[in-house]
Amino acid sequence: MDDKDMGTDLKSVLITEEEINAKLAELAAAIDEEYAGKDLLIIGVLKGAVMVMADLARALSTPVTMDWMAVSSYGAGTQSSGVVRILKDLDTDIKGKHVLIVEDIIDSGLTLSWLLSNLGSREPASLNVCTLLRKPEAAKVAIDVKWVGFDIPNEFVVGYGLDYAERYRNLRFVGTLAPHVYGG
Ligand SMILES: O=P(O)(O)OC[C@H]1O[C@H](OP(=O)(O)OP(=O)(O)O)[C@H](O)[C@@H]1O
Ligand SMILES: Nc1nc2[nH]cnc2c(=O)[nH]1
Ligand SMILES: [Mg+2]
Repeated sequence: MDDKDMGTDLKSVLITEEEINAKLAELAAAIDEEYAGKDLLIIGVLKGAVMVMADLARALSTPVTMDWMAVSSYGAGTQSSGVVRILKDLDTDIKGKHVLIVEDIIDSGLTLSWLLSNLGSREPASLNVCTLLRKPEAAKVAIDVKWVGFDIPNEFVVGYGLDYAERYRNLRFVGTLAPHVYGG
């Protein structure tokens, strides 16, 4: 799908496909520089980070291995449930490895702060975070995010991996939802 297929469910395009690609190239260059000569394991947080993982991994020159973790902190709507649980753990032991967590979005920061403490306790050689999007709420939580693509306003966004009730993940851009979709 592209922005010609916005239909009536989307209010606006916040970040275009071209802007996403340019930003990922920028982030990849910085990540390549940081991990030059090192083995890097990138960990995607399912399901939202699937698109960022796929495109960021291909933008990198550094050889990487990939693993996935699924955690849950949200219900089917737009509100945080406040509870994080592991739905799928890593397949690999990260002890002694250089690890980069890849996220689509940091909102309350709850998912990430929990992940950082969980993965940190497994004794990786290093642990960093790259997120495509960050909302203002995240600034209130003391989490160290090394690479951020875009700081965005406090609106519910969909597309490029991000869903509303599991829909819209396959949009090539990031957009905001029309209020009628979520009963607003
Ligand atoms: O900073 P927070 O307030 O914790 O929110 C961010 C998290 O919420 C979303 O995932 P979600 O749990 O909705 O699952 P999904 O990735 O499968 O869509 C998003 O992909 C982040 O992982
Ligand atoms: N789809 C989506 N998931 C989120 N999780 C936390 N914030 C958001 C958001 O704005 N959109
Ligand atoms: Mg997610």
